[in-house]
Amino acid sequence: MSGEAGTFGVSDAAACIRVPEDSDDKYARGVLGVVAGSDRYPGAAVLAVEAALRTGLGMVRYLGPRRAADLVLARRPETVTAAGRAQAWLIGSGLDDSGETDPLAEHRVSVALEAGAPLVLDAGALPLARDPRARSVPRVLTPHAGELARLTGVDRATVTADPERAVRDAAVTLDAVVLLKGATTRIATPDGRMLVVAEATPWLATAGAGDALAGILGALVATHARDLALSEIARGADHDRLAELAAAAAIVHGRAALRASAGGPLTILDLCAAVPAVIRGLLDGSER
Ligand SMILES: NC(=O)C1=CN([C@@H]2O[C@H](COP(=O)(O)OP(=O)(O)OC[C@H]3O[C@@H](n4cnc5c(N)ncnc54)[C@H](OP(=O)(O)O)[C@@H]3O)[C@@H](O)[C@H]2O)[C@@H](O)CC1
Ligand SMILES: Nc1ncnc2c1ncn2[C@@H]1O[C@H](COP(=O)(O)OP(=O)(O)O)[C@@H](O)[C@H]1O
Repeated sequence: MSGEAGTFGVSDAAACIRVPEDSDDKYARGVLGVVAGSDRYPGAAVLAVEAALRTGLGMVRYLGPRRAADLVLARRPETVTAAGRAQAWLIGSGLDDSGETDPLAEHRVSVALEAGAPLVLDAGALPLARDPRARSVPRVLTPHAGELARLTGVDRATVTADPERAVRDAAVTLDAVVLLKGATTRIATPDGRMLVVAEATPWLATAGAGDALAGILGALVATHARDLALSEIARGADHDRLAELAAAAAIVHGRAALRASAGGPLTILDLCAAVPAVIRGLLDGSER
């Protein structure tokens, strides 16, 4: 891991893990609301929720269509599918991108957008970065190169030719923290800070890897939501903190992939299963 000044490493990632205290209950630890999955992509909901729970947080509140919710519950019965409050919301992984309108899906997105909590916007929710309801809260976007190109109106080749510039420009234009996925993950803030994570494995280039990253990041944001000031004055500090959480998520994700791969193929549920050991390793110093 190297940032612009080479200052963000595994010990910084460890500092992004909030260890529960005796005084905590599940709400104090942080609830992540997840609006993800659709009849078209139900598996993305399962992967995002699984990754969030493996990262450690008080609760996941999942809002989605019946089939996706049933699959999430079958995999993770600890998920709560009733409406209610959350300390952060992840929106977008596996939302239907067919262009058909679904009033129920739109309602679920509105609930999350209007909650006034920090947002992780992924996949189908990336265009919501321009929605006035999202502009008033700290938010982090997690596009891959194709998504960043669509979002900013440039072609994909332009993004891949100079990804650092593309992600920097997007962060400024969208006034959001932007994490650009790829073999190297780059995170930019609107104030020009750049963090770079390059320690995953090409075995990670497999469907659902991004959904897991979104879940890991969502959990880190939810467990740190109370550190975010959510005010105009503290905007720069919130962006810095979100960028650090995003870099930590990329480290946890990449290292979990390396463990799951061990030099061979991996599935995303294997990656998720490796996340707790990575986090334990960050906390006890054995993950270097
Ligand atoms: N388990 C789940 O539920 C999963 C759900 N997922 C969810 O799916 C959603 C969409 O995410 P995404 O990244 O795939 O979408 P996107 O950027 O629009 O890319 C489409 C581009 O790919 C191209 N393309 C397609 N096939 C190709 C081929 N064989 N060979 C080469 N190119 C090919 C295609 O090109 P075209 O066919 O149009 O020429 C187009 O340009 C998102 O919500 C995500 O969360 C995923 O995370 C996976 C696991
Ligand atoms: N060649 C690679 N080497 C390392 N990591 C990769 C590579 N290709 C993709 N990744 C990582 O895998 C994930 C892919 O995310 P994404 O493209 O959104 O996949 P999906 O939409 O299938 O979930 C990202 O975290 C990205 O950084």
